Amino acid sequence: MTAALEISGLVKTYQSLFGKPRVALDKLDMVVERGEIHGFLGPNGSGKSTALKTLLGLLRPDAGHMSILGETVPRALPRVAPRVGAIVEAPAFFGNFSGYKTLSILAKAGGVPKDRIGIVLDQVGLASRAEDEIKSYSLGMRQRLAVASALLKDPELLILDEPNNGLDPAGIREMRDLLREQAERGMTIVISSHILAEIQQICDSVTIISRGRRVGAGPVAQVLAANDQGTYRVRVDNHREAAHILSEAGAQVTLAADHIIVHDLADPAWISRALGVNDFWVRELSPVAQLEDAFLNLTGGGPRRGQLRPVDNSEWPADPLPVPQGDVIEQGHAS
Ligand SMILES: Nc1ncnc2c1ncn2[C@@H]1O[C@H](COP(=O)(O)OP(=O)(O)OP(=O)(O)O)[C@@H](O)[C@H]1O
Repeated sequence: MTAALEISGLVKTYQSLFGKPRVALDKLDMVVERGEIHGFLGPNGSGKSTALKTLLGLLRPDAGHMSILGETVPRALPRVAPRVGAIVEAPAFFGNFSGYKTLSILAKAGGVPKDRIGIVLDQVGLASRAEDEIKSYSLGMRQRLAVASALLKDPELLILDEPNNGLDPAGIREMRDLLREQAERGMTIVISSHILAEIQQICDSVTIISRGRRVGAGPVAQVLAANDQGTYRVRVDNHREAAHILSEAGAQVTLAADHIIVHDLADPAWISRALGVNDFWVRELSPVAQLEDAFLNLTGGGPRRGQLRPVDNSEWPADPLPVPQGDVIEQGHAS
């Protein structure tokens, strides 16, 4: 069977009247197999929206080949569009219309049977607010309404640009469940997102781009393994002082709320030894394979040696640990 989505050698340059032309896509390649949830990742300005808009016929490419569900686009877009649901830019809704009315108008325009409206409202958890005016909706509810509009056609391929924007943690979990349910029914889903931990949880595979080019792709586990950064989570009593000791000894250390992350280490036994000689007992020492590390590694925005940075949503320590002076322990030496 053909891939759900295939892009090869895609080039898009934005022309400018005054400045220099801007190359947004520089021979981009991307493949999404059917039935996958696929994460489309890249730093700000790397070309994700441009790629999705070009794929959906909203921008004209300069070169390259694209196909959706086995059909070459943009030529076959009129035929393939009814099988694709997409939100590429936050849709503007009329605040005075209800969610139900909005979806009815969209359903009518798209020739979608009316009974789909109730189904998608249920799926996105908006059934109880369907008759309320959209201006009373939170940002997260508007986001869910947008997803509902993309689901109206019961598409084979769903493309969502930043679907978790504006959602609180409960909303993110609901969105995750919703997308998983759709994928289990056989829908292929492409999500562009900056929330890497979320992508790591939900996606089967990823494409990572930087400056308009693919820099990494494949099943999530494979991308993680290929970019293993020798990162370990350490739990000890008095982790702040322990972090000092490891930092003084030359390790790259990040202090989180209740644990320490040590980066770029060849042999984790070094941690136990360094802490053991200072009478610290390690309660947990586990490898951390983070998509964030792979992402930063591949897109060139990784942490610099000796630099401390916060992880997860933890805050900067009140009095940041000193950056180790001199050379940080090299991978091969820290053993
Ligand atoms: N209409 C435009 N005219 C000129 N340059 C543009 C235009 N739209 C985007 N660009 C430029 O093209 C490049 C890619 O932008 P794009 O919006 O596709 O990136 P992105 O990965 O979607 O970014 P973000 O994550 O911030 O949404 C950027 O350098 C951007 O400044």
